[in-house]
Amino acid sequence: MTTLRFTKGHGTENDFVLLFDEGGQTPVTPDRVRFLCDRRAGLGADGVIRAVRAGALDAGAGFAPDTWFMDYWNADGTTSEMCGNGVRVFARFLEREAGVDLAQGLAIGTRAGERTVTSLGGGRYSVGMGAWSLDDEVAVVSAAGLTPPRPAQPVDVGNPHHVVALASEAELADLDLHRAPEVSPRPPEGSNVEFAVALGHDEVDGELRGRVRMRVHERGVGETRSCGTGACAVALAVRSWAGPGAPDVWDIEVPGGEVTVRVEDGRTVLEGPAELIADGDVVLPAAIA
Ligand SMILES: N[C@@H](CCC[C@H](N)C(=O)O)C(=O)O
Repeated sequence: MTTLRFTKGHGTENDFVLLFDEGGQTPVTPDRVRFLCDRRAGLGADGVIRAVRAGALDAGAGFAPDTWFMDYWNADGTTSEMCGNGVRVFARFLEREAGVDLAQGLAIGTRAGERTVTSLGGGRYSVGMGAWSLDDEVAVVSAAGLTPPRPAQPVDVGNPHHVVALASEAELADLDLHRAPEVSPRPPEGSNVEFAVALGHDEVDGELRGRVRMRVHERGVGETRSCGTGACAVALAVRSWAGPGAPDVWDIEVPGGEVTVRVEDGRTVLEGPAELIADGDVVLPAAIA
C-alpha cells in the first residue's frame, strides 16, 4: 500500500494539494495529479504543488541546488510555468514544514524563473511576479453565454493569458464557463482566459486604486474561484485600456475573495491571503502506487 502525506490549502479559494518532498523522493506523475485533484474519487483540488529542492528535479536546473522549488501541476496532469495563488500557499507551507523565515523575502524557483515571496503577517503574502508583456496582436474569444465574441488582450506574466473586457456585472454573471472559451487564433500552448469588468477607481490614503471584478477559465483546470497570475494579467490589460494616468494599484475581486496587484518598474507584485486547512494521508490506487 502506498500512502502520501498531504496538506490541503487555498489562496482565495484556488485550492491545492501540497506535498513536502525536500529530496525529490516522491515522484509526481500526471496520473497521480489527476487522482489527487479528482473531487469525487480523490481529494479534490485545482492543482498539486510539491515543495522540493531545485537540485532534485530537472526543472530546477537553472537554480542553486538548495533553492526551494514550487513544482506546480494543473488538475489535468499538465505542468504550468507559474501559479500566483500557489506561490503564496507554497510560502505558508514552507514556513510551517521547513521553518523558513519569509519576513525579509525568499527567492524561490518556478518553471517561469525566480519569484520572491514575502510574509506580510496575518497569513498574507506578497509575491514579486516578474516581468510581463502585452502582445500587440489582439485575439478574439468566444464563450457560452457571451454574444457576440469579443476582442481579447494576450498577456504574458510567465504563463499565458487572454483578457476580455465585459460591459457589465450582469454580462460577467451570465457567462457559462463549464465549457472552455475558444481563443482565435488558437495559442499553441493553450491559454488561461479572464473576463473582467472595470468598477472604477478612487483615491485611498493618497494612492489611486482601481477596482475590477473578474472570472477565469484556467488552462488545464476549468473555471476556478481565483487565479493570481490571471489577476495580474487583468490589472495589466485594464490599466493599458485606461491609458495615461491609470492607477498602478488594482484591487481585483474574484469569486473566492480579493487580491491586490501593484505595477512597479515593469513588474507586478501580487498580494493576498494563503490558508492551510487540513493534513492527512491518502492511499494511492494500486494502478498509480
Ligand atoms: N491558478 C494559478 C494559475 C495556474 C496555472 C494555469 N492554470 C496555467 O496553466 O497556466 C494562479 O493563481 O496563477
